[in-house]
Amino acid sequence: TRTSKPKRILAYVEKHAVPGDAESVVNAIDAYCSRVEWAMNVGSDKGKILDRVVSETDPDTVLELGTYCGYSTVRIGRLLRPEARLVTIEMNPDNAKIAKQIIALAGLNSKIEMLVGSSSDLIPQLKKKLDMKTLDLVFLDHWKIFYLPDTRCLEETGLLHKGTVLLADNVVCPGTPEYLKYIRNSSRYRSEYFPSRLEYLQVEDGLEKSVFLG
Ligand SMILES: O=C(NCCCCCn1ccnc1)c1cc(-c2ccc(F)cc2)cc(O)c1O
Ligand SMILES: [Mg+2]
Repeated sequence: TRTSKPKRILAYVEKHAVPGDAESVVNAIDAYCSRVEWAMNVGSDKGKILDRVVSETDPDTVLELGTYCGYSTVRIGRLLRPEARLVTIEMNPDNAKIAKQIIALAGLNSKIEMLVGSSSDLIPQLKKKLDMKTLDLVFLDHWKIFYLPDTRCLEETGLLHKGTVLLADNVVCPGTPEYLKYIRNSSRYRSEYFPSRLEYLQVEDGLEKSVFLG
């Protein structure tokens, strides 16, 4: 089929958002996915919790795992200071292409770098590739079974510092049992669960916020 869901989302955003206005891009995607077709964006209910965590953390460096169409990338990027940097990793090159256009339309190119590939391959390279000292905030929203191995990799590559915030989407639906078991039982993290709803639906979901204690 010629179009894909991400392409239809991009077309709707191009038609209804105001170029350079990140808020209007977020609202356009939510309007489309709540009225026309569901998509796995973090959405507005969990998005408000994400906004609060980003604002409270006020990060200089952010890593997002799982870009998809760039909804949460834009949602986070719109709250960052001009000198802050967000690196987002997407596995699917077609989605990455769409996300790049949505991020550009939001006017956030200067703060956001997209890497296309496997998180387990790219995370070890972050330190040197992007002169990433350490990460202030990590948003986990990619394959749910990768949350734990990638968190272990972040620990081992020295990308986490005392106070780094990990925020994980979908810890209830689809669920991330191994990640939750590890992070809630580890003395190296202080975790807190924020109950919410699965994007655009009345199904329970939530975000787990974990602060690395060093
Ligand atoms: O699978 C999800 N995301 C990962 C997508 C692939 C990431 C690829 N990648 C990127 C970087 N490295 C790997 C996801 C799924 C759902 C969901 C919920 C209910 C349901 F019935 C069906 C689906 C809701 C979400 O909010 C999600 O995030
Ligand atoms: Mg998600």
